[in-house]
Amino acid sequence: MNQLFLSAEHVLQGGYFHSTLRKLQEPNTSIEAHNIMYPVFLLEDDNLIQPVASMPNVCRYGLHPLISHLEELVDKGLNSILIFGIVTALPKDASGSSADCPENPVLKALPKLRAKFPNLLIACDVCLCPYTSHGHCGLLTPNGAIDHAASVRRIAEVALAYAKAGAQIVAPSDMMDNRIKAIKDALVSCKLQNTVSVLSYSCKFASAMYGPFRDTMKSAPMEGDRKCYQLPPGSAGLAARAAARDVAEGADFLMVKPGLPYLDIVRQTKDKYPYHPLFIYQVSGEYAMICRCGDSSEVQTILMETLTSMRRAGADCIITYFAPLILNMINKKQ
Ligand SMILES: NCc1[nH]cc(CCC(=O)O)c1CC(=O)O
Ligand SMILES: [Zn+2]
Ligand SMILES: [Zn+2]
Repeated sequence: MNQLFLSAEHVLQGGYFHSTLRKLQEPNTSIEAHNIMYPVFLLEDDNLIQPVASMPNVCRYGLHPLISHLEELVDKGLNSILIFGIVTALPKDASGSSADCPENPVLKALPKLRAKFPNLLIACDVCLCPYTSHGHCGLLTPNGAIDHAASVRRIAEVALAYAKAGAQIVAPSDMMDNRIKAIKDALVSCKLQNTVSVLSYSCKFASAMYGPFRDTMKSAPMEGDRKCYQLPPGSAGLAARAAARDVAEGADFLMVKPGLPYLDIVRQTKDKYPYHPLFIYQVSGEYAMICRCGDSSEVQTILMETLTSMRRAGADCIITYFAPLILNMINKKQ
């Protein structure tokens, strides 16, 4: 007998033949402006603009060209940025003193950016690696190990300086244990706890995908690597414990970084902490890879599918160098 049996209860296609039906089948995966945070590299020289060789269409900006760049994006709906300071003229030393000296580009820019863009949400990356002579994210003991207590004190000091200068989110990416509590305590001591939030890079892995970023920031460690503080890529367990610890210490938001290779960590973190908005960082290496995926229309389709997968895995906000392109795509769709 050659008869084909159609089984009504097994037909799925009846549920997604129309684009509106397909939207209903993809809950919580839409990409809107508030789901995107744009990382920007800020130079000391107010008038300089420099392309980043390893990242097509990404530049490092001094304050004035940054303002022009952001004006256009804010007009297109940009909601939030994450600032990384870069120094070349200011000295790098063992304690990263340029991270919060009065001439630090981030500290100088914050009041101006806040005044210029009153509705833009401004986050600052907090770390010592762009400012230390050894290039590590914390401070070192004389024998080259991480000095835990001194590192946490210093990170909290720098976070507080950015908060006082106008950062609305401080985002420590250093991965020193207990920094979230130290930062929260510092904010409380200056009555800033209700106007500044803490975005913890809680699940940040020791990834090979930070390469283009380290070139850009000139922040690669002079000696050794970051495997004693960034998480081992295979460890879902440490990621769970780090998230739990940061929640207990008062983190407002959690993060998984890099993005695409760690979507299982996004899902486990969201399932465990559904009430903490979860960020995902599509890092520089992911950006460079997607840029090479084909012509501009292929890149856009692949990018959207990738962003959708991040939302589906449980990410609420995606930190991405593609923000300008995404805003164009969102605006065209409407
Ligand atoms: N504090 C270091 C830091 N802050 C942001 C990134 C990576 C961002 C990217 O690759 O886009 C890194 C990684 C690192 O060098 O260890
Ligand atoms: Zn660092
Ligand atoms: Zn950092």
